[in-house]
Amino acid sequence: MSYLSWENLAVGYPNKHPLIHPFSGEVNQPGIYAVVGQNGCGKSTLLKTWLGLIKPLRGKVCINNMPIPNAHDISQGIAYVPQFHAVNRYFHLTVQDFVKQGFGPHHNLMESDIEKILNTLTEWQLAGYEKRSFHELSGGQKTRAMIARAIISKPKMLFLDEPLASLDSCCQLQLMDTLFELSKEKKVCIFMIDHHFENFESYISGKITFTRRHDQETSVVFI
Ligand SMILES: Nc1ncnc2c1ncn2[C@@H]1O[C@H](COP(=O)(O)OP(=O)(O)OP(=O)(O)O)[C@@H](O)[C@H]1O
Repeated sequence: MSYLSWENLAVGYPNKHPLIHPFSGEVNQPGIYAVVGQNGCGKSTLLKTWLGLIKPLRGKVCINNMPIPNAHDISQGIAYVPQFHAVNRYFHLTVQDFVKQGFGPHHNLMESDIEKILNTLTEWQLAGYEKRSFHELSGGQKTRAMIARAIISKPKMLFLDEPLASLDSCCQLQLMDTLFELSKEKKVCIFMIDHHFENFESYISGKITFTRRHDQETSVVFI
C-alpha cells in the first residue's frame, strides 16, 4: 500500500522560482519520516503541498494512490500539527473544544468521548486547562493541545511541523515514544519536520533531506 507518493514535484509560491529541484519519492511503509534542512529551504512548503494545502508548481502528489485535487477530499484519516504560531491567535475555542475537533464535525459526542478528551489532556500535561481559551496557552502547551487533537482523530497519516522545538525534553521524549508506538502498533505513517532529531535517530525510518549549495537550486533527497 502506498501511503504517499510524489512525482517530479517542485514546490513554491505563484510567480516565484520553485524552492526545490523537482524530485520523486514514495512511502509505502508505516514509520517516522524526518524532513530536515536549513531554515527557509522549503520544508513547511513541501509538507503543505503533500497535504494539498498548496498547489504543486510542478508534478503531482498521491495519497493512498489517489491524486490530491483538494484538501477536503483527503482529510479523512489525515492529521496535521502545524507550528503553534501558525494557528490564528484570535482562536477563541476552549482547549476542550479544540481537542474535540479531532473527532470530526459529524461525530455524535458521547460521555466516553469527553472522558477520552480529559484523559488525553492529562496525558499531555494539560489537566485543568480544558476550559481555558486555546489562545491563552503557551507555545509548548498549544503544541501539546494540537498533538492531543491529532492523536484523538486516530489518523492513518500524521504530518507534524517542528513540534519538538516548542517542547521540553520530557515532552519531546513522550512525543517520540508515542509516535513510534503509533507507527509500530497502528501502522501510522508519520512525516515530521524538525531540527532536533539528534537524540532520536533510532526512531527514524527514513529522511527527506534538503541541501542548499551556494548559488544553486536546493536539492532534496529521500533515503
Ligand atoms: N505564503 C508565502 N508566499 C511566498 N513565499 C513564502 C510563503 N511562505 C513561505 N514563503 C517563503 O518560502 C521559503 C520557504 O519557506 P518554508 O516555511 O517552507 O521554509 P522552512 O524550510 O520550513 O523553514 P524553517 O525551518 O525556518 O521553518 C522562505 O523563503 C519563505 O520566505
